[in-house]
Amino acid sequence: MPVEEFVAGWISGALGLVLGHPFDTVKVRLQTQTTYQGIIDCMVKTYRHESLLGFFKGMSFPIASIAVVNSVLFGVYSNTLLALTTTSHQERWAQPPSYTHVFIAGCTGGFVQAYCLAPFDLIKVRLQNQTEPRARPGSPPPRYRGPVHCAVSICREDGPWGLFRGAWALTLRDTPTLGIYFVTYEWLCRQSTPDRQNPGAATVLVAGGFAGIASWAVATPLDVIKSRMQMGGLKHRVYRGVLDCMVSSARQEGLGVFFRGLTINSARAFPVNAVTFLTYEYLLSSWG
Ligand SMILES: C[N+](C)(C)CCCC[C@H](N)C(=O)O
Repeated sequence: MPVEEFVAGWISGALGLVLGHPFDTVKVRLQTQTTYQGIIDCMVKTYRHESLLGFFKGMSFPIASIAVVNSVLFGVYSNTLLALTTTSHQERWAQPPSYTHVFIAGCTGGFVQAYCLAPFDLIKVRLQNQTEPRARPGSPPPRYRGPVHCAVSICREDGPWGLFRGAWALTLRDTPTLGIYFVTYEWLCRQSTPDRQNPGAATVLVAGGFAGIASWAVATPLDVIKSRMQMGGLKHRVYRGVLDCMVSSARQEGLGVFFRGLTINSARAFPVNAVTFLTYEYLLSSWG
């Protein structure tokens, strides 16, 4: 099993993540809180209340963890493709796999990574939703002091399975949309590159960016549901399941609720995924 693909996935994920985290915080807040009028309002309030640091809440943890998850995604994707087509990464542009194979490998990668991502994503969302300013004397302390404290508190309150709250919604979100992610990337690269040649850096950046936007556009409705289920039991009610969360959110807030965070998700997705794919392709080709 080629290990470089996992390592390249890890490094490229970490770089993409730092770039995208401020967008991600605004997104999570817009999706789960009703105090903001829009992206700008949320940014201004976060800045005024919590300074620039507010945008980077909960980032140290994803850096270590979500980067590992990206490594699982790219590693499983690439190895599934290898099993389906028997062409290694080096030969993949010369002997392109079919889009069906790319889609199946992407869905497999998405499915496996969703379970690795679930506990980390839950902790990230809970920390991002703590809007209290940094410790000020006299103000009540936030519920969670940091990622480890958050994980321990969740285990204590809900048992270890509590860490997988929202995992099913996450799997539903990620399995098909990561298939779409890799198909879009492959398709755009092949469209703008002469037959059987490796795509150039600019092509990889643009194709990666649009692959991110396309997959997030489809993923956003389930992303909203996922975030809400993860917040269940805190400021939010506990939902009985994905369907219950969908129906009651739509009933209370209208169908528009499923598109909350779409603009910001797309704005974040372009740079994050452009950098992720460029780093990934670059590392793999420089390792031969
Ligand atoms: C499939 N879905 C769109 C949900 C996620 C795609 C993940 C890609 C990248 N790690 C990122 O954070 O943008």
